[in-house]
Amino acid sequence: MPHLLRQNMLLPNPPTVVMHDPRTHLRHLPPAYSPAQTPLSRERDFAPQVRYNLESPRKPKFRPCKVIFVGDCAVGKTAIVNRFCFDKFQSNYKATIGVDFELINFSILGHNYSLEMWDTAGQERFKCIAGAYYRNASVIVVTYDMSKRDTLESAKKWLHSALNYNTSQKPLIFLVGTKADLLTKEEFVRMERLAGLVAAELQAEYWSVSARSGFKVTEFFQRIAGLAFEEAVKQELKSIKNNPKETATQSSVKSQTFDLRSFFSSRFSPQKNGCAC
Ligand SMILES: Nc1nc2c(ncn2[C@@H]2O[C@H](COP(=O)(O)OP(=O)(O)OP(=O)(O)O)[C@@H](O)[C@H]2O)c(=O)[nH]1
Repeated sequence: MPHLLRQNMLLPNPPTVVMHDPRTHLRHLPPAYSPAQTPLSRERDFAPQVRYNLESPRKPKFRPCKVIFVGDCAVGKTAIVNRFCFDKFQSNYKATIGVDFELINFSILGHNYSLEMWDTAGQERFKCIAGAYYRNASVIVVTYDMSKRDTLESAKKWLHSALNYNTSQKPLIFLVGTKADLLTKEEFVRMERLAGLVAAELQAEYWSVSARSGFKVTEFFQRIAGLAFEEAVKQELKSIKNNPKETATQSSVKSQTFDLRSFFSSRFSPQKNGCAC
């Protein structure tokens, strides 16, 4: 997959880099799903001070942005990550054991920027270890299944648990409805209306997507990357203002390299088929 790097902790693949992939090469802030409704940014493009800062000769290095996907089991968290990262869709349900992890490299306004995607398990039996991978999230994606209304009702609970581990910073929050392909037009409109109310309550930006058809998946990930990048630049500007001697290089952090797969496999026996939550 061009310009995308799969971060498999046991068997890392060598990165393949192709410049100017339109999916990961961003020059403008991608628009919100519903620009009239988003609480995250009313700007139509990157803020002028962000562009100005990036034009300076100093090349800031940004730490990878941690994005966590939470939501009931089998709502389609893994499916949307796989659709974007590998352009593939699997109709067989295979429960996530603990957590899966992918790293995606973007080029935004000429700067490298990565999203760490933490696709967490929705099954009840993994909840006790949630804190291990919810912490320090810059973006929380609360996912629900548009064809199952009860999964929308759980959204508040999932966000609450994720925020409990992220009290020191204010993450960007998205509410995402999946499996849009399973609904009739009328059902789709009805569900979006309901979900819009929940999103407003959660202070989240709302998106409807389908991993099966690919509907709005690319636009959604581009939006996450664009907004998170802008936030990272603003944070950097703030820290330079507060602490002029500190350089961007000092504040950059290398991506995490601990072996999550063996951590989980040593604690949980894999349960492959069927949703046990
Ligand atoms: N029709 C349709 N099915 C989907 C879509 N996305 C996911 N599915 C199916 O829904 C099931 C669950 O998808 P997953 O992505 O594994 O769900 P998950 O939220 O990661 O589940 P956990 O790992 O248990 O938390 C699978 O059978 C997928 O094929 C979609 O957009 N459309």
